[in-house]
Amino acid sequence: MSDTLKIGPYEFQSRLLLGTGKFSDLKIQDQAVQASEAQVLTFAIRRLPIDNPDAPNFLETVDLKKFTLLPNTAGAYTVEEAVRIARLAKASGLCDMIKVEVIGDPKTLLPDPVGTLEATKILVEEGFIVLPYTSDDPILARKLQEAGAAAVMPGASPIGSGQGIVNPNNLRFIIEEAKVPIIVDAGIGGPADAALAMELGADGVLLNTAVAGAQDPVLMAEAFKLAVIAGRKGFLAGRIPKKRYASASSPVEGMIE
Ligand SMILES: CC(=O)[C@@H](O)[C@H](O)COP(=O)(O)O
Repeated sequence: MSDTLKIGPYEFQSRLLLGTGKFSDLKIQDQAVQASEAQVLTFAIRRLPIDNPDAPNFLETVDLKKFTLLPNTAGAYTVEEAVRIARLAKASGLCDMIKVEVIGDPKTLLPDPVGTLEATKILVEEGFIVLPYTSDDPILARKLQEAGAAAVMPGASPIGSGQGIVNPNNLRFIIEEAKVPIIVDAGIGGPADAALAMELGADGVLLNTAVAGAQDPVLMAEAFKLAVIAGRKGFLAGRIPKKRYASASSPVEGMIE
């Protein structure tokens, strides 16, 4: 039975999405991407060296037939900036999906909830396939879906913090209500965090720092690939409920006295 991740018209075998912002060099990034078996790569439109065609450019190292690009509006602090960057991304013809990021605060890099919702509404109206990066607020996640988001991307914890999932309960509420894929994005520290997100029922995980900043990014990318697969299988298999007390592994009925 196929178990694919469907976002708008797109369908993916892999539920691990990889960010490309923080790799020390493009060769390591390329190897890590291969090891992760991710099919979706996100990148900041603002970081493309548009004004310097000779500068190293990650797009040149990516086999565009093999990967789906998910441009993002990283660096935007206002709705206007995010919308402008999204239009630029669409005009480049790279992809009609856009990861909307409207940051509300430079210290925590937490999203501006009002701006994120507004930018999502505008871009959906303009025909974009919108994936908003949002806080782990269940009400906001619902409103983003109502606004037409193709997937919702709640943060596990602040971007680059590696704190993992700080509020699993909120993620659970979001996932329970979701009618579009929920992709846990930002703050993932290690493979166990990704597995937990998937066990909670998330449809996917997006991360960057945990792989790019690892001592061995390529090995870590493979570890995340396996963690996401394990978490997904664990979710589908249905875990046992937690109990307060022990229950013996060997039933006592029928035992020889
Ligand atoms: C919202 C955002 O920018 C994230 O997608 C980021 O790229 C990944 O977060 P981590 O670096 O914490 O994995």
